[in-house]
Amino acid sequence: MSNTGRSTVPLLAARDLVKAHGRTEALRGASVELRAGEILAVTGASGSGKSTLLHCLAGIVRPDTGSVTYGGERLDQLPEQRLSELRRTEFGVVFQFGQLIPELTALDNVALPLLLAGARRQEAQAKAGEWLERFGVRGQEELRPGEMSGGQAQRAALARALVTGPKIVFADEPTGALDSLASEQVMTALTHTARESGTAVLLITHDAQVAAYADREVRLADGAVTPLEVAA
Ligand SMILES: Nc1ncnc2c1ncn2[C@@H]1O[C@H](COP(=O)(O)OP(=O)(O)OP(=O)(O)O)[C@@H](O)[C@H]1O
Repeated sequence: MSNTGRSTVPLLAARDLVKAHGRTEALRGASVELRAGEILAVTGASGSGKSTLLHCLAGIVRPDTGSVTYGGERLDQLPEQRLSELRRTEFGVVFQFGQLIPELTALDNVALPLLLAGARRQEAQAKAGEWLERFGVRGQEELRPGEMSGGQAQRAALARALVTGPKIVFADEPTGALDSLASEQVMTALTHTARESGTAVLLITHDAQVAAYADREVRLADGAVTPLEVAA
């Protein structure tokens, strides 16, 4: 491990994760660590278990065996209520197709996590506007996701993932549906903002150009992390 001055105590650590979907063993003993503020790319072939790993790390799915530790808490053993509180307050997620709510404007989509956290409408909308601006989605606040380009919608989805000031953003192929220019804009916005706010990012991608934005890369093959893991 290199001595970069960054804390070496992992913020999130998975050990020996095993997870089957029916008869398919998606994870077969995967271990990975994410440090505070670090941008980690998880790469691997289609079907190697990347999304399943992300779901286990984000507390969306429980592993069959193995452990996931976040800030001293065993995520895999937490009651559902505490897990959903953590997901709401400390984690942000963004998927390949953004998953913005189609009926809401960009502004209301980004304001939503703040409203769920108890913010007043006016305050939530003002903050959402600032975050859309940070992600270069200017003048499109009142558009619905279907009226935006794929890149704009993804940047709005990133603003929504980051607006609550999470410790970790989980991004599953966030550029998977974009052309290379939009992809570059999304990755620049994500990595710039994450570095600025000290947010760690777990980034799943099959694209080497996207993985190059990360501080470090690990590769999944057949449900396990290969020894490629070295500090950048
Ligand atoms: N809900 C599910 N039900 C059944 N099998 C599943 C389910 N989710 C994943 N799998 C299987 O588990 C294995 C790992 O899937 P996973 O989506 O984690 O891989 P991945 O590396 O993210 O793939 P991709 O890059 O294609 O998205 C695959 O064989 C997949 O078909």
